[in-house]
Amino acid sequence: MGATGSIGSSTLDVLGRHPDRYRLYAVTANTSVEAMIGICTQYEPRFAVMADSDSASRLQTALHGVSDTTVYAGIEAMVTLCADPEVDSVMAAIVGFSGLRPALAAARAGKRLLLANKEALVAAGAVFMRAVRDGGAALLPIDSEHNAMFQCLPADPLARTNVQSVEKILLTASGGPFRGWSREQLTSVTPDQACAHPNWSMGRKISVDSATLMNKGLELAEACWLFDRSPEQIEVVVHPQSVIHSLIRYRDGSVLAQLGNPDMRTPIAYGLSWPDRIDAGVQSLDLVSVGQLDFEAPDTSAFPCLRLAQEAIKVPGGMCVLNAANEVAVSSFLEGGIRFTDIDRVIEVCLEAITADEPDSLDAVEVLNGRARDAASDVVGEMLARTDRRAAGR
Ligand SMILES: NC(=O)C1=CN([C@@H]2O[C@H](COP(=O)(O)OP(=O)(O)OC[C@H]3O[C@@H](n4cnc5c(N)ncnc54)[C@H](OP(=O)(O)O)[C@@H]3O)[C@@H](O)[C@H]2O)C=CC1
Ligand SMILES: CC(=O)[C@@H](O)[C@H](O)COP(=O)(O)O
Ligand SMILES: [Mn+2]
Repeated sequence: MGATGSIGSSTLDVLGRHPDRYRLYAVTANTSVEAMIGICTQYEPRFAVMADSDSASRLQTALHGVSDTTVYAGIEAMVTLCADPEVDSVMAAIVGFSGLRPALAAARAGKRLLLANKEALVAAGAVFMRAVRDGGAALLPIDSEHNAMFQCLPADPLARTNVQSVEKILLTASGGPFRGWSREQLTSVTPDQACAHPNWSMGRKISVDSATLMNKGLELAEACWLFDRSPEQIEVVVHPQSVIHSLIRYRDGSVLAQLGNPDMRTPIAYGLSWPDRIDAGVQSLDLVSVGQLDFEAPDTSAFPCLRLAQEAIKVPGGMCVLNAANEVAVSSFLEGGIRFTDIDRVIEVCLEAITADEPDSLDAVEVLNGRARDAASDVVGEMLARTDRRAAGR
């Protein structure tokens, strides 16, 4: 799912290195028809799905006589393919809440679920984890930090969630492109500056999340759900080199870390091959050329999004609201609408305005997501109208 994106491309790269081991059954995208023509021609999957029917018919026409791939349209087709009995593993790499239903379908169908799409787990929390349990799915974190935690925690599932032996999970953060900047400096940053991550090449939405530190807020919730921890058991540490991908501090004083060059093909290959390990095409880590590993505390005054997540995680439905408001705010920022420093303001207003019960079904999650998106769109609209009035001198 999300084959044309950054995680999608890295996944295809790893698969392409092991044609003897993996067969690509289906690929999906939103509207990137050109990229899908290339993928279908090169990998010949049985099925391809585009989010809308116009993109799907353009893809099917382009593939005529070139590839035997059958093309479908719409989220329902993605959901169906995620549960297809022919499928062993699903890479959930659609960005944002839109990826929730396909990921849940894979969980309910008991697949090996490779989870990159953190927003799905953060928004649906208990509903998502129940689907994994009831479906008997193997949930493997692809997000680099959670993949590192998974690698450093005990292999036995019961021991992994046992709080007796683990004192703290240390969640590393690069600090993003604006680490060390003041709030004042942040007011005028552009989308391209925000997307220029110092270490990782990623899609634009997650890149902005890294720049605001919201990515760490989402990852905090993600770690709580994946490893059955409370937020207090997880500490965020800024590590600008992104060489250590996270650490587990055990009660006996041992700290285990997973290190590697910042390349998502490592966690992707691990997720695909676990419990084996396969070649991922990643350059070996050369510690001498890295030279130095630094650490510092996160600056939640200049970057309030992490603090907002730490608060929202304690409120019923809070992370669903926070995630929805963040998606709306980031999308406006990327389109040249609100300012970078307005992103956390939109989220804060929505968190204050919306009270809810913890959603206990997919329907309830979707309703709460919709309410929060509507509220965030209103706040963004008011901000843009105020900016227009100021520009017009009124
Ligand atoms: N990139 C990274 O290194 C990391 C990413 N992640 C997570 O992985 C997920 C994907 O990130 P990334 O690959 O960077 O994102 P990209 O923006 O690069 O790719 C997103 C993919 O999702 C598809 N898509 C977007 N909207 C929809 C929709 N409404 N319906 C169906 N498909 C859709 C896009 O298709 P199209 O091309 O047609 O728009 C594209 O294939 C995110 O949740 C992110 O947080 C986690 C850790 C690291
Ligand atoms: C590659 C990956 O997992 C991203 O989520 C990455 O962690 C972003 O980096 P920061 O959020 O730490 O800047
Ligand atoms: Mn991450």
